[in-house]
Amino acid sequence: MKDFFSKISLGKKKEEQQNKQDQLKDNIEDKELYKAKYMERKDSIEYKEIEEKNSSTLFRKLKNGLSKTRKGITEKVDRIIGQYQKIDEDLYEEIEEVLITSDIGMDTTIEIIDTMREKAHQEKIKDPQELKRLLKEIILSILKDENQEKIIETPSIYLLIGVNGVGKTTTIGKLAAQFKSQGKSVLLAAGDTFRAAAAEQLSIWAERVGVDIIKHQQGSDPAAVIFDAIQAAKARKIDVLICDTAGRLHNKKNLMNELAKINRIIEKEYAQKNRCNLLVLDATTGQNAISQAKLFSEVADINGLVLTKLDGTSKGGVILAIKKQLGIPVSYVGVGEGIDDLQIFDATQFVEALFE
Ligand SMILES: Nc1nc2c(ncn2[C@@H]2O[C@H](COP(=O)(O)OP(=O)(O)OP(=O)(O)O)[C@@H](O)[C@H]2O)c(=O)[nH]1
Repeated sequence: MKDFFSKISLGKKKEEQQNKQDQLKDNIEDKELYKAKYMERKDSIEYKEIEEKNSSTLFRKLKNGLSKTRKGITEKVDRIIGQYQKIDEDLYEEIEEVLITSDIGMDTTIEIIDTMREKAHQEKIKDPQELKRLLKEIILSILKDENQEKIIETPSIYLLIGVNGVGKTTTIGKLAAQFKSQGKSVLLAAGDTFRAAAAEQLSIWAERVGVDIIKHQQGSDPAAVIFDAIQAAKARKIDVLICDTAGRLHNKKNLMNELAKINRIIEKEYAQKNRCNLLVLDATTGQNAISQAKLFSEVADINGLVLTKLDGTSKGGVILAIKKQLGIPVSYVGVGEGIDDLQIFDATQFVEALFE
């Protein structure tokens, strides 16, 4: 009898193992199939239709996410312009006030208004409604970044930097989901060993997205986590490794040392790989985000910014101040808490969504 039950349990185990192997095989086949389909169909009408549908969904999400900022900037400017029959200094002053109160910042606002005045003069514009078109053009020229268009390949290693609470963990989860949906293999590294719940939160995201995570105990050396994660990424031939870091700005020297050590390890262990340091900033913190960006760029090379929680603020104009004052390209914008609410920043789409 005992023999009979142990045979059944052995059979079950075998079946479970087989199922797991089949599942793994399916995943690999799915991924390969996806890649093949993606490459094959890139020029087909069907593929283009799917792409169009996706981009209109993305645009709608962006537009929804920017609705507070649109109310705070464009709709206010619209109302003001509607009250004027001709362009005069009072009109410029009123527009200036709107821009300043939406966190675009004094210097950037003055520059925008000066350019607007100059362009209106050059183009001999008389109709106040035309100023809206000029504002749109000027904002686009500030946000457009030639460097950004040159980024064609996905970096193999991302280091996410930023203070606690700005949305780093969520951004890592969203990024992982995006890369995974493109058929890339992803690994996460819990480099924030300082805060107790950081690795736990990241593990929840890893599970949600269905990717692996490398983590150590709280208080351990973050550089050691990154080292182990790189070794695992090499062994498993991972396409994208995304690393979290602790954002202790109050201790600038420690932060600088920690990031420098992590950088040394990446340079040594992952030298041939394409890398990207992303600074995550919370748009709802307005001018505070700018001071954070200034401080972080003193301690690390920042390749791009992620501006989160744009959906939660009417002061999304801070994106202009950041771009103008820091010159660092905005790589991604967060327009919601959902897994697919992180978008690659596209200046033209952003401005269209703001002015539509
Ligand atoms: N509305 C909105 N909420 C966001 C966005 N990005 C992140 N959040 C929320 O912001 C909060 C903080 O996000 P986390 O990812 O935990 O922030 P963190 O920087 O990792 O912070 P710590 O984990 O405390 O270090 C969470 O409630 C997120 O859901 C966004 O784009 N829009």
